[in-house]
Amino acid sequence: MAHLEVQNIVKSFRTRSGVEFARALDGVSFGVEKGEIIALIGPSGCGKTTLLRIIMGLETATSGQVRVAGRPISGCGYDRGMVFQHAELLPWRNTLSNIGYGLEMKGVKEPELSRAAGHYLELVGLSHARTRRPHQLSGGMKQRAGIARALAIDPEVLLMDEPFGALDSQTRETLHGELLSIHAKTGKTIIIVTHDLDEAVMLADRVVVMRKGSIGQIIPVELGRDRADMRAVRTSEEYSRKRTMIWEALHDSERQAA
Ligand SMILES: Nc1ncnc2c1ncn2[C@@H]1O[C@H](COP(=O)(O)OP(=O)(O)OP(=O)(O)O)[C@@H](O)[C@H]1O
Repeated sequence: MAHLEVQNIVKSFRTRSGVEFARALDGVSFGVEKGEIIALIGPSGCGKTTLLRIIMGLETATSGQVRVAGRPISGCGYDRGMVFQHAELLPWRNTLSNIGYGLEMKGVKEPELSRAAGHYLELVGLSHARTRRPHQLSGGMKQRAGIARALAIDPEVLLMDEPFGALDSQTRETLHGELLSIHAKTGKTIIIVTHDLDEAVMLADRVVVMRKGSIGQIIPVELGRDRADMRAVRTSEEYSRKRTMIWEALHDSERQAA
């Protein structure tokens, strides 16, 4: 059994009287191995965020099941951490204390709290911004803090909903490199929702291309895990081959949706 199992997930949004007005997911199944990075890509409205929120436990599936390390989930849990498009840091807390927020919720006390938060602060390269408030951080720094906050609870699975979507392309590329290096250090299992083809190919071991409410194709990216030389990766044959395949799968999904 895979580390994360998504089993036949159906999600209908209903009115209070029970009438279905939107079927966001129509029987989605896939497994993610421990330490794997999966990119979820697909046309707008195909159900990516809904699926991620169900895996996180923020949304309940109409039917189907999600299992992490063999255990069925029920609601949110510390086995899963989430990074949002906007880091949603608490404005009155400094960077260290924002990163420590989940640990505090988990019941971790001082001095372990500051030690662990400090470790993740360093991991994402924010030691110099330890005492700054969110309004004193750039967009990229806020996302780094959001990633550190999610990692600090030491989840089995890291879920990322367009984490770099609001950043300029240069910052985005820098953070791709940083995420790859964090992954090399922590070996976390990651699912990342993205609209960006290059992001999907650069980061993922497999790209799940969704079509409306279901999975269209799952495309493996055989670039190995050492992608530190991003220029070499981008100019490789495998990169351009897989980019084209995903582009075609996306266009199929869009045609089907239309
Ligand atoms: N709370 C909700 N109530 C009703 N319908 C919803 C709700 N959330 C999502 N939907 C519907 O479910 C479908 C999937 O939405 P979702 O946000 O998961 O798509 P997405 O693929 O993440 O889209 P995008 O790429 O634009 O962010 C859409 O038709 C959307 O309108």
